[in-house]
Amino acid sequence: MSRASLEAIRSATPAVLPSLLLCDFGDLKGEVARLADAGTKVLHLDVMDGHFVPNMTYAMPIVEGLRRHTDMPLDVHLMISDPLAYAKAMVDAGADMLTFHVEAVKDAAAVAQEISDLGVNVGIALNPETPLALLRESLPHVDMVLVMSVEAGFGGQKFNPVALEKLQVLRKEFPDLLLQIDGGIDTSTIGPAREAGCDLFVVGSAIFKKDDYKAAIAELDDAIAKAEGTAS
Ligand SMILES: O=C(CO)[C@@H](O)[C@H](O)COP(=O)(O)O
Ligand SMILES: [Co+2]
Repeated sequence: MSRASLEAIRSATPAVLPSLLLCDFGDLKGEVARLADAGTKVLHLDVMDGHFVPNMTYAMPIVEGLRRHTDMPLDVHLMISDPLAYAKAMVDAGADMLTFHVEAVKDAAAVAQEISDLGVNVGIALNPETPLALLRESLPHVDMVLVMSVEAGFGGQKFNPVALEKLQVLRKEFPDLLLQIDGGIDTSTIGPAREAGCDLFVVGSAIFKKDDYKAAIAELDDAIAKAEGTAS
């Protein structure tokens, strides 16, 4: 799917993207089916290497396994020190969007262009402490900016409102840029993020800590609609 999936992602906005960090990995197929039934349009996959962040998750085999079980675009959040070393393998495994961290690389614009040349959509992520200025040069080379509202590495952390200021600045300057937020998103933080101009909302705990994913996602969608003034 890769490149073509950007339109699928855009047309799903505003969208809640479940983060599979906190799902039941003993029943991955069932989890994906439950999320699809709950109306999920895009999946967010957190790849951590135990080096760029002090946590480890999974890599290409899980992406490839998911690819065989769903047509949903796979949005892969690379929290790894050397994104270029694994970018092609991730594309081959079936990733549709590869997002790397600006803090991990020396020349973000060049990394973004190299990833884009692989025929996949590219996102660039920045942690709460990282200034927007650091990613300016790379913006012409990316399809999406991921504004972290927690320090990358773990689910279940508290939302940092500094992300809202960054979203507002980016939305004002780049009306067409796809904007994503990740970390501590729940029914109380998703509305302010939408008001700040965000398109894609990554959610871990506020879905996977609930028994009923459909109800959890519906509540998040309602909060977005309220923020837009379109709630019924
Ligand atoms: O990238 C990350 C964490 O580094 C995320 O995608 C989290 O998995 C989101 O989890 P919650 O903050 O919603 O619990
Ligand atoms: Co993430």
